[in-house]
This record gives sequence, structure tokens and C-alpha cells, in this order.
Amino acid sequence: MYRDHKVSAIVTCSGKGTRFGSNKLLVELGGITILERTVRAMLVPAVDELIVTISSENEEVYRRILIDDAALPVSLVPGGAERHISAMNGLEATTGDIVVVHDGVRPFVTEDLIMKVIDSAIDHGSAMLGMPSTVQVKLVDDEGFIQGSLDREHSWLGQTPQAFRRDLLRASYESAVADRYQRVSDDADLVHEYTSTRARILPGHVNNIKITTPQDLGTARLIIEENDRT
Ligand SMILES: Nc1ccn([C@@H]2O[C@H](COP(=O)(O)OP(=O)(O)OP(=O)(O)O)[C@@H](O)[C@H]2O)c(=O)n1
Ligand SMILES: C[C@](O)(CO)[C@H](O)COP(=O)(O)O
Repeated sequence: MYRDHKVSAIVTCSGKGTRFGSNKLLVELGGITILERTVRAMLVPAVDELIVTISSENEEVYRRILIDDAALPVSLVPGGAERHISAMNGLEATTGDIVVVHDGVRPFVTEDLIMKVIDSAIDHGSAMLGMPSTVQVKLVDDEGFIQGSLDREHSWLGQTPQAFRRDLLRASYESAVADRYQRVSDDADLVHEYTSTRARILPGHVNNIKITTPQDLGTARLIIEENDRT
């Protein structure tokens, strides 16, 4: 229990890695898979239960890495065809009143970042990490013409973990199912859309990268070297 709350965490690991070219969760970084690195990072004392979403083709290998070899205290739950379906399936397996959702491909999350979103979700109901944008983001139409620019002072680049009161997240997913998932981008938007609860955004960390393409591995290796030096 943390501040009288039971905290559940979901790590979404059921993606196909299309942009990466293979299942990036099985790539080794500094001697362990990205999957194991992220899951270990999420197992902080405040997290009472940890759910890892899997896919049928990876169930055996994930079970071997996380449970048979590393003996990590996690439950494996089937994910879905889209990230939000995986998060929703994970949510059904949670029993805490605060739920943290994290991308399996963000292995450099730290306890400090996890605690920030948990504290803020307890206080505000919905919270996520982000980095203030250092670039000007253009909105472009289908013909390749600029429609406008986002005001940089108010543009942040979203990260996970995101954390919520479970009742808000559950109600949002129920509404999203009824709405055939018309308006899903991430969990914080979903909660805002369906419960009008605005997420508090908190500064993440430049190293809390999402491994999306093979190029991200170079950055990841630099982060590991930097972490090893400090
Ligand atoms: N159906 C899905 C899709 C994604 N994810 C997970 O959500 C995280 C963020 O997704 P992303 O990086 O976009 O991964 P992929 O969906 O695998 O990538 P792509 O879109 O290139 O296929 C990853 O840990 C991924 O495994 C998931 O659990 N279920
Ligand atoms: C929640 C998220 O990490 C937002 O940064 C999301 O998973 C991003 O997925 P995308 O498909 O790379 O936009």
C-alpha cells in the first residue's frame, strides 16, 4: 500500500514492432532484454501488483524470460490488436485503486518518474509524463500543406507511465467500447474524453525514450553507457 492506496501497474508488451522490424521487446540492451529491463524498472516498492500484457506468439518466451528465469512477481495477460486493447485487457486483471500504464518499450523509466505519476493520480485522478517540446510542431493536411503550428510554449511530447484512479480508467474504457474506440490516442486522452478529467502533466526525462525504430537503439546504448558511468 502507498498512501493508503493499492497500486497496480500494467506494462503493455503485445505490440508487433512493425516500425522496428521485429519484436523489439526481445532485443538485448546491456545484457538483458528490453522486456526484462522495463519490467524490472517498474517493480518499485509502491507497485503492489504488476500485469504484463503478452501476445499468443510470445507467451512462451515472455514466460521463460520473466518468470522461469528471472522469477519476477508478475502476471501475464493476453493483449490485443491495438495498444489500447492491450491496456484494457491488462486493466481487467488489476485489483488496485490506482493503475499505472507503461509502454514495455520505455526501459529507462525510473522510480522517481513512477512515483511522480502515482502521487499525482492520487491527488488529481489522472496524470502523465511529458517533455516540453523543443521543436515547433506543424499540423499538415493530407495534401502536404501546413495547416498551422502548435504553440511551442504549450506543446509537450507525451511519455509513459501514465496513472489513473482505476474507476476513471475503467469507466473510460467502458465508454470507449460502447463508442467502438472512435477517439483513442492514449489513456490520458481517453480519460479526458469520457470522464472530463484532465490529466496533470509532469516533466518526464529525456532518457525515458520509447524504442520505436532501430535508430532508437543507438540512443538506448548511449543511455546505458551514461548510466553505467554514474
Ligand atoms: N497491440 C499492441 C500494440 C502495442 N503494444 C505495446 O505498447 C507499447 C508502445 O507501442 P509501440 O511502440 O507503438 O509498439 P508497436 O505497436 O509494437 O510498434 P508498431 O506500431 O511499430 O507496430 C509497446 O511496448 C508495445 O508492445 C501492445 O501492448 N499491444
Ligand atoms: C502512450 C504513448 O507512449 C505516447 O507517447 C504511445 O504508446 C505512443 O505510441 P505511438 O504509436 O508511437 O504514437
